[in-house]
Amino acid sequence: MAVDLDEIIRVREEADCLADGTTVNAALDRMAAEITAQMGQKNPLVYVVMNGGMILAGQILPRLPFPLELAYLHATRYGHALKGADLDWRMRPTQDLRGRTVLVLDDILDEGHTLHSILEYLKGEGAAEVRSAVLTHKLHERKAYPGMRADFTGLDVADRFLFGCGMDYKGYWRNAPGIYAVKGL
Ligand SMILES: O=P(O)(O)OC[C@H]1O[C@H](OP(=O)(O)OP(=O)(O)O)[C@H](O)[C@@H]1O
Ligand SMILES: Nc1nc2[nH]cnc2c(=O)[nH]1
Repeated sequence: MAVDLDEIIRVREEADCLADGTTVNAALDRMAAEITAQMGQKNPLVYVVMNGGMILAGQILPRLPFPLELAYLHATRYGHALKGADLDWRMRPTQDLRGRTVLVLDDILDEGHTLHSILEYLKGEGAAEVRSAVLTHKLHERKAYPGMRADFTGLDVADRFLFGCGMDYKGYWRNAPGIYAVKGL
């Protein structure tokens, strides 16, 4: 289906900025310090969840001053939709996970089904320790299980449909430098 670029541009112009680039950078600095303190001695294998985790990875990895290996996996449950469905694995991890400490990076923990499935899968593959880091944690009571949180969180955000810093609106604006909420959503 053809994309209405006028709509894409209008959504960006009308959106509410929930966190600007400066705020995101401060959150990244804090997260990086926390991750370094807790994982700096653990030789972790870091998984980026494609596509949304790409921006977090690109911004936080240079802030981590310790040895780590980088890999990616691809799982999606929203596609271009505004509501999540079943998780669609597009690329499962290919590395040997037995005995490894793993850190998973993603842009958002919303209902948490994506992260929960990924973490369970990695444990099932023999990872010794599995941790998670998300740039944003959406505040609501519809989590995969009550009280679910990543081990490391950049920013708590309102229960709205977000884009920017890896999160897309119909495939666009992952490149927006802050966290934005679509007007009316
Ligand atoms: O907590 P949940 O409700 O499960 O949602 C969070 C997931 O949704 C987004 O992925 P999406 O399926 O949109 O794929 P994308 O990474 O390609 O944008 C985001 O990147 C997270 O992986
Ligand atoms: N772009 C985007 N992806 C999501 N995946 C889960 N929640 C969201 C959201 O608010 N925005």
